[in-house]
Amino acid sequence: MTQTTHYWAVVPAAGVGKRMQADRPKQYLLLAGKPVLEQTLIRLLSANIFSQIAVAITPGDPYWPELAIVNDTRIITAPGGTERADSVLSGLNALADKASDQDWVFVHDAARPCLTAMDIYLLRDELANEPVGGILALPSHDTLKQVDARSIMQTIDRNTIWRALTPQMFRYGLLKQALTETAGNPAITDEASALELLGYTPKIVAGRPDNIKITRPEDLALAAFFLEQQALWLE
Ligand SMILES: Nc1ccn([C@@H]2O[C@H](COP(=O)(O)OP(=O)(O)OP(=O)(O)O)[C@@H](O)[C@H]2O)c(=O)n1
Ligand SMILES: C[C@](O)(CO)[C@H](O)COP(=O)(O)O
Repeated sequence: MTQTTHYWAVVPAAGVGKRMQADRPKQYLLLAGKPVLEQTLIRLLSANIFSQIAVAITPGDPYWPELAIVNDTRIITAPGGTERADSVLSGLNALADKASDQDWVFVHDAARPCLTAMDIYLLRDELANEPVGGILALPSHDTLKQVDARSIMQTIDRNTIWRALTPQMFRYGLLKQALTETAGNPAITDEASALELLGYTPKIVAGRPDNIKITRPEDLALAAFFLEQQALWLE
């Protein structure tokens, strides 16, 4: 008898947004009339594949209870951690009583509100038969330079360099093991790097270039533009 595959999501949303230089964590800045985090959760829910979404928020976060979406029964919260990886592991632990090791978990940054359901389905379908999983990523269209103290050391073959995005989709048990074993390692800035450290080779799936991460002040206007553009073809 074939086992039903369940899909779960973890949304790390416990950052402070230092680089954004705003009066509140960037996931709570308004974007097209809603907080960034709410836009992101609306996108994830719109795919209609996740049994539950665990959002890692800072303990005592005063902004979270204000979101209109907090009462959606598909959403639970988990206490965020010191680093992004800690927050993700906390989200995984919050799903421990429901998720099976072979289930898929999508980890998606709260700060990436322009994700489309199409890219969620693309990642799901491209990796459906993979034993480990993989990530959405973007190829490099510019010439790439390796630099040391503002001096060019060499030009890197751009065909071997991709920029990691999220969601990153991995088997629940494997990801939980990898993040547990690599906890505290500052080199772990995404889920794939934890799997790589354990010797696995996650897959790359080319995603949409408008799936940007809101990091610096200028990114908010760009995200608003992308949401407007997406609304035109989603109509
Ligand atoms: N301890 C942390 C750090 C980050 N994040 C989340 O991880 C995502 C990507 O991290 P990043 O863009 O670096 O967000 P911040 O850490 O908030 O940004 P900064 O480095 O500028 O402070 C964000 O949705 C952020 O909320 C998290 O859940 N827990
Ligand atoms: C996970 C990620 O968005 C992939 O590009 C990125 O590593 C997050 O990095 P940050 O420094 O925590 O924003």
